[in-house]
Amino acid sequence: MSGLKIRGVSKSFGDQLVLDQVDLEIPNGSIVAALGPSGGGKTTLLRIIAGFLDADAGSISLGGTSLVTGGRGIPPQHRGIGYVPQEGALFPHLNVAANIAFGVRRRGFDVDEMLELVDLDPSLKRRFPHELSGGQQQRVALARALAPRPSMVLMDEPFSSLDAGLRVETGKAVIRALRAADATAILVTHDQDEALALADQVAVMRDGRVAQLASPEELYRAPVDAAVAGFVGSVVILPAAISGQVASTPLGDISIPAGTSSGTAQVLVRPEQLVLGTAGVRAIVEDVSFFGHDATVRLILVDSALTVEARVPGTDVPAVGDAVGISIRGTGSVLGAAPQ
Ligand SMILES: Nc1ncnc2c1ncn2[C@@H]1O[C@H](COP(=O)(O)OP(=O)(O)OP(=O)(O)O)[C@@H](O)[C@H]1O
Repeated sequence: MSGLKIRGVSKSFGDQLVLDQVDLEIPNGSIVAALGPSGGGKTTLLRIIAGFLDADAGSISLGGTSLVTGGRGIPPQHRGIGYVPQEGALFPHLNVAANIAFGVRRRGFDVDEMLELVDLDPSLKRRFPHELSGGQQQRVALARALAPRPSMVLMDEPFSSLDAGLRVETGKAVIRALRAADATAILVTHDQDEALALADQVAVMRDGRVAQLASPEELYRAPVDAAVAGFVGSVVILPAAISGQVASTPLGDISIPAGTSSGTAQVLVRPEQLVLGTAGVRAIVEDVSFFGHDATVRLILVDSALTVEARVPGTDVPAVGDAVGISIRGTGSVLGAAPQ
């Protein structure tokens, strides 16, 4: 383990509390995505870990070495941390090879090896940053961050300036390079798909705190509350009466994990769990958004007048005004219940 340990880190700017006693532990070699709304404190936390900013309180250690105690810490250059900012990270007057080798004093350092690590052709090494695509620039920035063999890499929305196709491709190449280097990493992102697809764990940051830290599957399946659920996809939230492992809802009985106390609660399922057919709870189709591969369907339940959203395959889309039956596949999760 002994990766990154953050304990009680707080930071205010003037009277604005931006980080409120943040605790976070990241095991060695693990990649964590920090996801959350704008202004949630993600960049501030990254800058404190890197040493560009002092905290007001708290401690941080990396690989057992203390970086910050009582808010203050050792200088950035002694932390063994690589930083990849949003864009414009490369020195424009240096070519790719010089950018990557900048600050590396190791003998036998091989630029070609670094380029291969980030999946770039070594023939690019004499080019200048303006002669590279955005995705290539970000990979060079990562190669430069990895070149001094840091114990940790911090990336602040490194793919946000790239278009959607390039973003996925670059993201995968970057993750492969981080894994090959066995680096522990934090990836700050606004993009839920990026967070779920690339990271081992996702930390949802909200109001200066980590609202939830969980694997992508766990976060999607069992978010701690409705707001966290909404960060990672569309939701169907149903009023429910809980008894044992069954939640009675306007969409019928839904299985839930064991250990939830009986009584009233809110149960969450995802739109793709609603199956439309002839059987099940009666509903009328109110609206359809067709996306080709799939479609979202807004329905009003006949008996309860509740509105819900279903996601159906693009080959099987009902029409507005159709009467359908809804059944649920899979299990639900109870909001606010401790994850199993
Ligand atoms: N140097 C600073 N001086 C004053 N306020 C700051 C400073 N840096 C950040 N803030 C404020 O702290 C809050 C958190 O900013 P931060 O950049 O950490 O959020 P974020 O979650 O990274 O947001 P985004 O997703 O938009 O990048 C914001 O309200 C911001 O205006």
